[in-house]
Amino acid sequence: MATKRSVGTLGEADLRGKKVFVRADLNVPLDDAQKITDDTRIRASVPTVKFLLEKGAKVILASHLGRPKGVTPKYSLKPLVPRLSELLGVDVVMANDCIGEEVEKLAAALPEGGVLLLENVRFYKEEEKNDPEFAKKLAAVADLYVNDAFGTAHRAHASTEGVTKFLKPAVAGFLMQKELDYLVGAVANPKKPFAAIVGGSKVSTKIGVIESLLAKVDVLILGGGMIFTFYKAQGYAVGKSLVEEDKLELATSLIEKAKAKGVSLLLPTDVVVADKFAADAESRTVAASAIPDGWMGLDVGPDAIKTSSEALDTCNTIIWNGPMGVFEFEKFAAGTDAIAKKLADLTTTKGATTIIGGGDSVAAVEKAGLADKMSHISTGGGASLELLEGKTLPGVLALDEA
Ligand SMILES: Nc1ncnc2c1ncn2[C@@H]1O[C@H](COP(=O)(O)OP(=O)(O)OP(=O)(O)O)[C@@H](O)[C@H]1O
Ligand SMILES: O=C(O)[C@H](O)COP(=O)(O)O
Repeated sequence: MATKRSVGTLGEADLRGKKVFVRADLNVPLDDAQKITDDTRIRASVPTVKFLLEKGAKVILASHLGRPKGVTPKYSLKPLVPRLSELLGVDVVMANDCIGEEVEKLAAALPEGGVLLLENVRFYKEEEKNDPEFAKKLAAVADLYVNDAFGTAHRAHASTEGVTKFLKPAVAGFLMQKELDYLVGAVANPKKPFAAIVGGSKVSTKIGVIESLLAKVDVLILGGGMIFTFYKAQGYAVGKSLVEEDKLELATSLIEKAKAKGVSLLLPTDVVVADKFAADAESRTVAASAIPDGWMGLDVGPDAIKTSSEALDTCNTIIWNGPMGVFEFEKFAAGTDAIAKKLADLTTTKGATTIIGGGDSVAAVEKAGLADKMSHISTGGGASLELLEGKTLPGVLALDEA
């Protein structure tokens, strides 16, 4: 599991007066009133920018927001300025564009310790096309490049990949480095025993992760909607539960692979079933082998929670990706909540390394108010998944070698 060699980082270079192009992932959720509903990614980007400001650099900050098709006011980065200014302790200047004359003027006028936030790079289709001319224009205003946008590192876009061809040195920011340390470093050299918990809706989206982790872990706990494909493959009736009929053979082969590798694979022995997919559904707990006709499994049961908790108690490194059940419905959140509490407890009382791999599992940990108790919470959904699959991220590959 690797994303290549170690990348160059912000060292002791003389940064005073230098214009630094910082690509961050400020793709935060905004409500209808353009209010930020979760500022995690902004806060995560602060240490790198603050470090540069303290060194007397001039920071030109770039990001995408959403998936706009052309210039779309709804996807402007302007609503982020007050929060960024507050967190950085400087008045952030906002440009109306990300390239061009106005940007050049504002960049030239930046004082040491000043920050210029560029407008959404995805307002240009050239960004996602990784257009070299566009990348060159982005690069033109700065002296060096720092990529701290881990959440977008799986995209080979102009501001994450192309720009490095025109701006040297090109190094990783602190957030990028931390994500790689945990999602590559800790996973490649775990304190054993090492457990992975993989949930989420479908086997098909997690095959790569499961296969890759099978080569590393001692314990693999499965949960979420994917378990019903495994049950069906073993000949159980699964009622109306989520099943991927074309993945039955794959499920059997994953069970065999686990056996061959000596990995203890834990499939839940009981499940919480519902009469419909709804928050107010009628529910009951049944054995995994006794799902009634017409019912669907929406969470793991209490026996499964107990068994996985006991297995996790023995582990020193745990990585978690994907919820155990439909945690968005209170009634079916117990399995996911139990894992979140267990990992928080193991981190704080026993010093276990706990890594939450992005996406919905992070949302679940945050909902439970346990985010600050984990060793590492990834700011990347797709990017963390790709890393755990052992893929190389273009945004990382493009950076200078350490
Ligand atoms: N038993 C189940 N039946 C149906 N859906 C389920 C079940 N268990 C969990 N889910 C759903 O799976 C979804 C999360 O699946 P997904 O594969 O996207 O997970 P993730 O890896 O955390 O997310 P991401 O891919 O964004 O990182 C949740 O919305 C949850 O409600
Ligand atoms: O939210 C994310 O996962 C990143 O910001 C990447 O966004 P994208 O999936 O639109 O490229």
